[in-house]
Amino acid sequence: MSAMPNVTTHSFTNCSAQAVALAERVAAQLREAIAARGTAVIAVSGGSTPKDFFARLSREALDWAQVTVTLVDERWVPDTDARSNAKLVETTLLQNAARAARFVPLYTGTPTPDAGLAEAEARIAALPAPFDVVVLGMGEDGHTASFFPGGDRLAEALDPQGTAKVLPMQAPGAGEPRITLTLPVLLDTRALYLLVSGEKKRDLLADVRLGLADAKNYPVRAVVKQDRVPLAVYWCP
Ligand SMILES: O=C1O[C@H](COP(=O)(O)O)[C@@H](O)[C@H](O)[C@H]1O
Repeated sequence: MSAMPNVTTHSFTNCSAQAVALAERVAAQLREAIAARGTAVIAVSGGSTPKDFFARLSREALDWAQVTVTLVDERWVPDTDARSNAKLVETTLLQNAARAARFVPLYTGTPTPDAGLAEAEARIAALPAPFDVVVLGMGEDGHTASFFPGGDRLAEALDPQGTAKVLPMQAPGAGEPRITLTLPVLLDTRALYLLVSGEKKRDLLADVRLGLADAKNYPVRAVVKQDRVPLAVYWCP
């Protein structure tokens, strides 16, 4: 991937090494946050990619009782559902030493994200800002968080001046209805990571960074082409 001033890329020859390196980096930042302010807040992605990273991070020695974990987005399903991002976090990250952390989910149990929006917004508004760490993922369609191509509220979610912290999202490629933190909230962080694997995602990111025409429709562009906070991409094959 080519160089852009706001983006650094860390490439690894295998995904275990990627998970270890990111877990060590994030743990150090959580420790620094606790030392400086007494608490730390981290927002993480779901999907399949972060599993190994979560497992490694859960074993890091730090004062997890002072850490709040939340999600960058959620599929609107109960946390017993295999597709639930909360379920992933609960079963992989909130284990071992990290069992002591506080978890703030986005799913509220209402039938729709619209019905749960006020509660989810209140939960995020109650967290300290800026976040200490945000770890994003990315789909092969160029979505990040639940910023999906063709999303019904995509423009609103990506509006740098938008005031909503959380928005519902529906899109053809999203499966179930979603809820997502908005771009201004995700960029209001001391450290921002994009955890990705595979050649297709690497090539997609390269297209975004080169500004190729097709890449204009990839929502991940909003976190790559911004100058609010440096982005560190962690990539493995
Ligand atoms: O649906 C989602 O997908 C993305 C990417 O997931 P992956 O399985 O390709 O790693 C994820 O970042 C997001 O949190 C999730 O809701």
